[in-house]
Amino acid sequence: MSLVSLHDVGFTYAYADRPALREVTLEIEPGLLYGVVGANGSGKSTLCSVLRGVIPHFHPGELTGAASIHGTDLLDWDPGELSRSVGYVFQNPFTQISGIKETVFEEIALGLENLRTDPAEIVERVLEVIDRVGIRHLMTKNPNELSGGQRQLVAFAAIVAMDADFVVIDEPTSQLDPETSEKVFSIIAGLKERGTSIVLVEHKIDLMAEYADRLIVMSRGRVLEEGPTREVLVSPSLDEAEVLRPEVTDLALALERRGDPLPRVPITRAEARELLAPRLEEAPDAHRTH
Ligand SMILES: Nc1ncnc2c1ncn2[C@@H]1O[C@H](COP(=O)(O)OP(=O)(O)OP(=O)(O)O)[C@@H](O)[C@H]1O
Repeated sequence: MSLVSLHDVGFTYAYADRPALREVTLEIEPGLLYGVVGANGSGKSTLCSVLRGVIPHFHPGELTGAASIHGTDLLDWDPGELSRSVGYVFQNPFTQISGIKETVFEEIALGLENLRTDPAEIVERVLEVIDRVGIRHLMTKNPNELSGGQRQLVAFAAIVAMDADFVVIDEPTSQLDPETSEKVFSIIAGLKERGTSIVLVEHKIDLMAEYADRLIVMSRGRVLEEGPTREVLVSPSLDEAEVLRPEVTDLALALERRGDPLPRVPITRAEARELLAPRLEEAPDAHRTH
């Protein structure tokens, strides 16, 4: 059974003059990492809110079509129950911190406390996640005194600590440097390996290319395409959605148009290096002898 099933779903926020989502039909299958890409305002966060079940429970508006999570209609879910089974990282670093806890440690423990996890287990899990995310130095700091990027890491750690089987993560790295972004992605990949299903909104297309199994392309509230990452990255729907491809993919497509294609179109740098290596070896170095 699909984890989430959406059929012809539309959503219009209260007082908005047009829908934020239109005619969205989508199946989210368990055990995969789905990347959501699209321009600003294309509906990615709204889709996340539907997938997580906070629409229509917490955001007023009109939901149309049929949406079910774990086989139960969205409208029949008790919001509390749903938040226990779906973890979520908000993109806004200033709202994703509860504001009620005095230390980073307590902030990360908050979700587990709400789940009434045994206190000894909370300590063990929070410490383990703090080390995995690399924020031990922040442990006793006040969350309200952190930088945007540090808050983002703390919110991410709180989700990882909850160990939900389905996680929706909305722009976890927007304020992080490349190295820390890479680390967050490798932790997300680790969650997937442990069986967590993940929907991830992210603008860093190179990281999406490397880690996502499937991509969902959004434009003006619609899902233009959903499919395996490799297929979607060469599809015209990305142009229509105004989403940039990885540079290596763009270059390979340009070579193809010139009639000089690589054996296949790379989507990561590592793959591009591998595909280009034979050409570089063959390249005449005669110019050096002159
Ligand atoms: N709480 C809200 N009330 C009214 N309209 C909203 C609300 N949140 C989003 N919208 C509108 O819904 C549309 C989709 O917004 P959404 O935040 O889902 O897009 P997004 O793709 O996540 O954008 P971004 O990349 O900028 O985060 C936009 O037109 C936005 O203005």
